[in-house]
Amino acid sequence: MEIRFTQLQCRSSSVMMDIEDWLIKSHQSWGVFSTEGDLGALLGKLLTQQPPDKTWGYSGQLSGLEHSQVALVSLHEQQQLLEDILEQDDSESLGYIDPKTTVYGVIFAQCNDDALTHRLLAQLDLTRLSDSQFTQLSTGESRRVMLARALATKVPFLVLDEPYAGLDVAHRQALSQYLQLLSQTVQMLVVVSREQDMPDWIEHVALFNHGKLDSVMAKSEWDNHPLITQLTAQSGQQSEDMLALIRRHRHTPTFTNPVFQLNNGRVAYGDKVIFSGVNWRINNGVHWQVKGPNGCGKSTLLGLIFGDHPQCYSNDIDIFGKKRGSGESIWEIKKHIGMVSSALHLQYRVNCSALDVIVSGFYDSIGLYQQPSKQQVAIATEWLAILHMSHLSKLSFRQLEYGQQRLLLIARAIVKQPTLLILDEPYQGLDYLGRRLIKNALELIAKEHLTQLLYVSHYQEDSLDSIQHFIEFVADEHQGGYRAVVTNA
Ligand SMILES: Nc1ncnc2c1ncn2[C@@H]1O[C@H](COP(=O)(O)OP(=O)(O)OP(=O)(O)O)[C@@H](O)[C@H]1O
Repeated sequence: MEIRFTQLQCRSSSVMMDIEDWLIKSHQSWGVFSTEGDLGALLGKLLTQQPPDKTWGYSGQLSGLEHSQVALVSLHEQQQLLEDILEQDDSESLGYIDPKTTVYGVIFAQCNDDALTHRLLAQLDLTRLSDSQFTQLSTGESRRVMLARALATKVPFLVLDEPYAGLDVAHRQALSQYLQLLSQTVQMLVVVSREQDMPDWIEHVALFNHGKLDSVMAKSEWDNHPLITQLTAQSGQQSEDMLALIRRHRHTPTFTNPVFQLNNGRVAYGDKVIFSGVNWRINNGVHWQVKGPNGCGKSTLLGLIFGDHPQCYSNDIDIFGKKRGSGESIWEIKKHIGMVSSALHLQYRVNCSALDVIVSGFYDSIGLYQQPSKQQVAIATEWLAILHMSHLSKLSFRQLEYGQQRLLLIARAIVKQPTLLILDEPYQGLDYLGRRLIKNALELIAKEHLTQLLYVSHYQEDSLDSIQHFIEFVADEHQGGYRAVVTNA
């Protein structure tokens, strides 16, 4: 497919894209790097949705495009599919698993081809999850299903918006090799916000700066491009502002040791053991990173702390000086915890305004149901300004792009200055500048002990200097599932 964009301006309610002239020749695959703004979402809409609806539109010329021949993989699509399944799926109440909502079913629905479905399951390391419910998968597992699902459509053109997000190191490498092979038969636009995610095999790169197509270049030219160095300085000041705001309203309570303790922790679903024999003690003021491959149980472990995992009560847990199951309320625990995760992002399916999302952090609620104080609104307003989102204040959460929603959820988690801040792959969906801003701010927060961090990320470059304690899941050959190894740097 040969696509030409001429004098094209595209906008959704919260993002703009501006392209003077861009030619994607037939059989060419491109890497797209965007410094700021969810360009992947807009490109995805432009190339796959016809006609524009009230949520987005464009002017200018777009020639050569056949919408029906393009498929999109994005975090937004993933969220949408999960929401659709959760809304329609009544299998739990009926007491059986709907075959359409298993991993196999979700892929098969796109092609009605058993052989192709099995081939894709094998190629994307999903065979052992074939009968699992799509809604129960871990972040990295769901990501691979979304790719298989797009490939099952057998279209000749794919838009892959952040295809590596949520994947562990081994799956990132495997995917890169897989896409390289695939590029011989399928045209791709691979949108990334991390320099290192730009695939080696890509020959052409389009660089967007603040929503505008800045330049197109050969991959070799991109490797030495000065823009990244220039941008790095920009996010530093914003992070300092964020820190100043947190310092001004500091009021974090402290608890006696241990803040959290898990003895001989075990989580299993039927005879499938996720982890067992896990002993973990979190003392006051100590920041931790949780490590391990996709599906090893990182989010599950953090769910035991946050209190929303159903197996909290079958485990021996002390938290904030109380034993779980001793009559404490879940809200008493949540009061001291700020949480960002894909699961929370999925739960946040309400239509409140951007400002109210941040305010809801004071009440630990999904949506806002109480009259906030003037001070709470003032603090949330300052947060919006630091995130450069003041102009979106009244826009509904659901009208925002995935990355903008994620920034709000991060602010929501920090705004009440919790004792524990749980950040489970917080950067998912953030653009380059957004990620730098949050990472710098977290580094400063951790250094000054303004709150205590529990942190998950699959990228080495995301490591925070202030985190020197690690709990890492490794495969347990004897018991099955995973066991945990605790190390101090
Ligand atoms: N209700 C359930 N029934 C069966 N398996 C489940 C259920 N809920 C979760 N799982 C499985 O538990 C495992 C651990 O999931 P978890 O989300 O904790 O992994 P993770 O380490 O956070 O992975 P990732 O790095 O991909 O985010 C996954 O293999 C997931 O498929």
